[in-house]
Amino acid sequence: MSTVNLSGITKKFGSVTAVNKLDLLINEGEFFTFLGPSGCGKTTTLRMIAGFYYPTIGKVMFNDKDMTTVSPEKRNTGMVFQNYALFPHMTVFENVAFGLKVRKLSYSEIQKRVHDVLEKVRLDQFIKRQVSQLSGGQQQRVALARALVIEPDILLLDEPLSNLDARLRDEMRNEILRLQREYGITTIYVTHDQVEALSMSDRIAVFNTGVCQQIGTPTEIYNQPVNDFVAEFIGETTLLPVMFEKALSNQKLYRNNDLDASFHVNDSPLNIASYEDSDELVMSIRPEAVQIHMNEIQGENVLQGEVVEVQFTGASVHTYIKLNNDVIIRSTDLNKGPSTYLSIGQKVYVLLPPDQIRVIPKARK
Ligand SMILES: Nc1ncnc2c1ncn2[C@@H]1O[C@H](COP(=O)(O)OP(=O)(O)OP(=O)(O)O)[C@@H](O)[C@H]1O
Repeated sequence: MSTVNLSGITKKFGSVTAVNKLDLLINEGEFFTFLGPSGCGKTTTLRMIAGFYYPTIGKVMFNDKDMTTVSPEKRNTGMVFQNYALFPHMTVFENVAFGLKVRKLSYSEIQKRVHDVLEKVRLDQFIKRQVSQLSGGQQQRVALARALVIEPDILLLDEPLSNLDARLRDEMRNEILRLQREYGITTIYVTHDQVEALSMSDRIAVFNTGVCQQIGTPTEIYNQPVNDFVAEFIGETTLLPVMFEKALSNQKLYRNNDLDASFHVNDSPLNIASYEDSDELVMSIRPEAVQIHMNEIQGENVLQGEVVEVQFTGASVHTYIKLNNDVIIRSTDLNKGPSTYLSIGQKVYVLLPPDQIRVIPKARK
């Protein structure tokens, strides 16, 4: 087990800056995820940790050892690639044993370790099978076994589930978590899938165009996004540009011109900063916080609208409501709530609870 400390990491490919001034400390035994859209620098960062790339500027440390320019085979990391990178015509045993043979372990030690790890990933009955004759999920397990068998200090997983169908992804998600907990191994996981990131990670780093936007636990990232990019990338949200209007006793008032309305926003620990002078502000409201009422209600933050779309998804119902000036807001309700009975064209009242609105700055470009 090991900590991973990246300090001041920049990686350039010619004129492209793939990763820009990244500082990151990953704790021992932590499940840490790099999340972001395609091309944002996740894989490049992972590869610098594995040693396949060296940073242009900055330092990579494992515990207190400087690994910045140490070659990959001397880092004791286990890596699982998106396409698994297995040897298709070799057996499961030969694939998993490969790294141990390179390390020149005795045959009896290799046999023991391969059997043990295949039992852990529940593939022991396939030990003699050629990899090309396995299903996608089984191949994924071989790739995991091959990474774990060398007893790495750090496990690196690059979009390991992206080639699997939805049901198998769920199953393998649980499988990876179970193994990670059993081995207690520091794990770095790359994905562009927010559900995977939220459900698996101890902490997440959200990347955009080579810059780390926010580091936090899944609940911190979801409930306290630092800017509009993070709010929109993690989960669903409606974003409305606002301007600070005035401070009240425990609230602030923000104005949105499209809706020709002012919104009361609670001063709460979740509204982590107070923005008064910036004109680059947005308010973010999650669909599960948007309340729909069929009859007029009194109070703050109530808007009139018309239902334009109702989508039933089983456990929940998504309703899209058109407000002033064609602004659309989304509401998500459990399949028992009021939106279950709404139909397109219906006039409704929408309430945005003041304690559920986050006011955040726009991400710097
Ligand atoms: N070997 C390379 N040579 C030149 N440019 C590269 C190289 N590798 C990555 N890049 C560029 O660096 C940027 C970051 O790429 P990277 O692969 O790290 O992104 P990513 O977030 O992992 O994306 P994806 O999810 O699509 O794999 C991209 O603009 C990419 O085109």
